Amino acid sequence: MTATSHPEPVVEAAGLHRRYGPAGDTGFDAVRGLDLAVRRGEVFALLGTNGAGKTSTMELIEGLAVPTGGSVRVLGHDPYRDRAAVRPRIGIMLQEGGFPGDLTVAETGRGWAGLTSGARSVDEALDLVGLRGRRAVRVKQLSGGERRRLDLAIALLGRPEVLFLDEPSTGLDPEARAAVWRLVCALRDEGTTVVLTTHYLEEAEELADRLAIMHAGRIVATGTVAEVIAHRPARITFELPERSGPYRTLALPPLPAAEVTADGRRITVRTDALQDTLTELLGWAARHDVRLDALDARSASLEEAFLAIAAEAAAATPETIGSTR
Ligand SMILES: Nc1ncnc2c1ncn2[C@@H]1O[C@H](COP(=O)(O)OP(=O)(O)OP(=O)(O)O)[C@@H](O)[C@H]1O
Repeated sequence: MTATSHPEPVVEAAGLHRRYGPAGDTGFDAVRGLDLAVRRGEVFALLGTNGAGKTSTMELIEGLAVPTGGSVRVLGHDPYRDRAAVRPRIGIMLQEGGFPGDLTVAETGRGWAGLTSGARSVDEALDLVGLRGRRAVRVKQLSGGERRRLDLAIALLGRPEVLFLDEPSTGLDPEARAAVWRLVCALRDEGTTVVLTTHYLEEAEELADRLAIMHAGRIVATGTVAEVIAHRPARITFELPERSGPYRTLALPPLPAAEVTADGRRITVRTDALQDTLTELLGWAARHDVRLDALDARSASLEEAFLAIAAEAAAATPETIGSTR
């Protein structure tokens, strides 16, 4: 099943607001008029700087908190007021599961399975996250990465139609992260809608059908990865030969619509017209018999787009502080 075969939104937010503390100057608006639509069967990633409001937004969508303004619908229901209708159909992996440390992995799973209608077997859920071999271990004895995987197993127990993952691979080693990515793809292929937050841009690049970048409680960019990075300058890097012998008077040609910076012999060219600039540069190199060492040409990455978008958003709202981790 693909996102395009079921295009109707399963998550819809309109003008969503969340305020912490009292109205007036002493309160804090963490979510400030957010519109969002997640389609059935897609993986949607919510990105943003620290404190951008991702978790605050996820909690509203998950029905764990009530908005101070605007509306949110999950599977056609208000997730806070109609939680009895929504909860059985969604799975939530919080940043901290907070399960009692003295219970074993299997006991924790059985406890949650008992509260979940139509639950998978505990062993099946543990298998999905590679934790079956740890079923007899107490939760407090699990590593941080294993705890994240237990959080995910619990979220998967009820075969959710919509799965919410708050930073699912934080603390996982590269192998476990790759396994979680494969699992998310497999769930999507079975028709599960996945909404996740992440600080790992390669995770969003790998998994997300569409994404939104938040800053200071608002969405500042949204679309597919290709749409978000479109119109961001591509980059060409290379090293020029020493300015000696035949290259004594070497100077780069004019490169229209490109910005050139030099760090010694290392040159970086940013351009909105990658093919034209590269053609110009390679023609010049061929005519002058110049070898461009370590030549690399690539479109903007999601990371570059994210950093640029976050910097633009921060410049537009200078009162907010956000790192671009
Ligand atoms: N209970 C609270 N009371 C007051 N302010 C809060 C509370 N919870 C969060 N905030 C503030 O709301 C803003 C958004 O926080 P939130 O946790 O939603 O951001 P985030 O994008 O998930 O951040 P991170 O990437 O660091 O997890 C932050 O400035 C945070 O300090």
